[in-house]
Amino acid sequence: MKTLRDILYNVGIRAVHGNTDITINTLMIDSRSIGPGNAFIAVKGVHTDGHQYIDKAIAQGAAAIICETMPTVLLDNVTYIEVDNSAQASGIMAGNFYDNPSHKLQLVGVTGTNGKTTIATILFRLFTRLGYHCGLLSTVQNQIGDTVIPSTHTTPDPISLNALLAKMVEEGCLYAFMEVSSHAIHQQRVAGLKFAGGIFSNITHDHLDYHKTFDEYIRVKKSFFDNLPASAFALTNLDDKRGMVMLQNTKARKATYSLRTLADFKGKILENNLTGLIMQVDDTEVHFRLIGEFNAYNLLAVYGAAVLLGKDKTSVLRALSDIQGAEGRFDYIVSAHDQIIAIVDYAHTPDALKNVLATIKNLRKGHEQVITVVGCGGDRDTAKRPVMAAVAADSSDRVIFTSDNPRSEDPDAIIREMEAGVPVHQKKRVISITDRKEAIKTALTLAGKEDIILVAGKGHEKYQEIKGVKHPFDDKQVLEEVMKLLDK
Ligand SMILES: CC(=O)N[C@H]1[C@@H](OP(=O)(O)OP(=O)(O)OC[C@H]2O[C@@H](n3ccc(=O)[nH]c3=O)[C@H](O)[C@@H]2O)O[C@H](CO)[C@@H](O)[C@@H]1O[C@H](C)C(=O)N[C@@H](C)C(=O)N[C@H](CCC(=O)O)C(=O)O
Ligand SMILES: Nc1ncnc2c1ncn2[C@@H]1O[C@H](COP(=O)(O)OP(=O)(O)OP(=O)(O)O)[C@@H](O)[C@H]1O
Ligand SMILES: N[C@H](CCC[C@H](N)C(=O)O)C(=O)O
Ligand SMILES: [Mg+2]
Repeated sequence: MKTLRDILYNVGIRAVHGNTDITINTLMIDSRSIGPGNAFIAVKGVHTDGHQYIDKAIAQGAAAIICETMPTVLLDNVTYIEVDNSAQASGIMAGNFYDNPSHKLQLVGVTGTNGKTTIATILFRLFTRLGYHCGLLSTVQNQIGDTVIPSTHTTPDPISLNALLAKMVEEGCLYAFMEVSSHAIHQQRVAGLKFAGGIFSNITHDHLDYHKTFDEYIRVKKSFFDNLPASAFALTNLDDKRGMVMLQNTKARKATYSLRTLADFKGKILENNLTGLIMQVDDTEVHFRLIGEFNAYNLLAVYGAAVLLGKDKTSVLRALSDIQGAEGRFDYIVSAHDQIIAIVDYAHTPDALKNVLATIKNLRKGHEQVITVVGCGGDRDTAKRPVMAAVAADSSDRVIFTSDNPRSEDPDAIIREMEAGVPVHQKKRVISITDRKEAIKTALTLAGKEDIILVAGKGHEKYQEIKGVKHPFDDKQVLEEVMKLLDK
């Protein structure tokens, strides 16, 4: 419990009406969950404006209202705080409410279109292996030591986020690694957090439904680095066209990693196959379990961050060499009879799909067919649909377009948008099967000895969301079931 006064530090306040020496038991951004003694922060969202629910919040017992515009009628038994920016205030107030846990941890944020989960998860596993108690906030799951807490977002809302960080502090964590999505930066979910470091992986086409233009998407990502403190490090991928732009205005200590040019952390791929990567990192040759060039980048980012956090290079590389990738990222099984390699991967952007298929191409001995099963999510960036389809068709022998999470959209309509991206001369290699399980079954039926199947887009996800209903679905489990059924 805190008084309202205690949690207003650093908030850009415009006006106060009422007593700030009142006790606040919880902060809330959703009126539907308000109870007596809560403070309700009215945030303008994408679909609606939290200011519309102020009366409802008060009726449910809210003791304080934080808003950008004061309601016309102000009640005597409620305290109203008018702020410059409610979303930002929610982050700062959440930090204050939970005694600013990010100041008590070494918190590292990872941003970029692809690789966030992989980098954050490997950092968590590395630091755990080095003997530290750590926290993780990621798309797949949140973790405090061995305890797994399900995750609903890549980056949670600021109140849940600070509550999770506070729990990490309470449980003795020294380090926390988190993904920072572009939505989170734009919606100020990370406002008020103190980062010890920020990592940029890459930026390619995604989320243009939300950010509208690629320039705006870049600007949002860059603002994360602009806001890092001078005490933090800012580590960037020098091989990404926008790598240096990200660090242009940062106050943080700048550092770079690269596979292609001189950088603070320099790597070179010596071998890349299904058993893993052999790389030269700085002057050391290291074997890693992770597969593919894109993971060479992720490994370099992790290595660089660990060194910037003061860890010894040799111990870091030794520990890193035995670490597995995140669930559903180039996760493969081999069928018992025909040795079909079936890969489940979370590639849900054109660039990720291109990279995974390029990695698969490198793994081919020659004669194997590559069969790709892929769909695109509904209620998300529509522009990426024909592009992902073109990438899949171009780099596979056979392609099956299917549903990802159609959400509120018509799955067949999404598939039609994908089909439109395939050039005429490649149409013959494509079929469309709306039902994802049937699509996977067809891929396995088509596959001969040692062929490679890629099931892309859903990775670790355990559900398929169709018309607002989440149906249990697990790509890897379906592959295993169907392999047995078909006696492959
Ligand atoms: C598009 C988007 O990011 N939406 C997020 C946003 O919701 P919103 O803007 O739609 O909110 P809204 O419905 O307009 O409501 C505005 C405000 O009024 C409040 N409200 C609303 C109704 C009501 O009755 N009472 C009430 O108080 C809401 O709690 C909210 O504070 O703020 C909510 C609270 O933080 C988030 O849960 C929600 O995530 C939705 C569910 C979502 O799907 N987000 C995805 C796109 C997302 O964030 N993805 C990124 C990863 C992307 C990636 O990099 O791949 C992530 O970090 O997970
Ligand atoms: N460094 C990378 N560069 C390009 N592609 C990558 C990289 N790392 C992973 N990928 C590809 O992107 C997919 C998603 O990886 P990951 O889950 O680590 O990214 P993410 O940034 O967390 O994604 P999300 O935005 O959904 O949280 C992987 O399954 C793989 O296909
Ligand atoms: N974090 C991403 C995940 C996309 C995963 C894909 N399976 C889909 O549902 O579109 C998003 O919310 O856009
Ligand atoms: Mg992620």
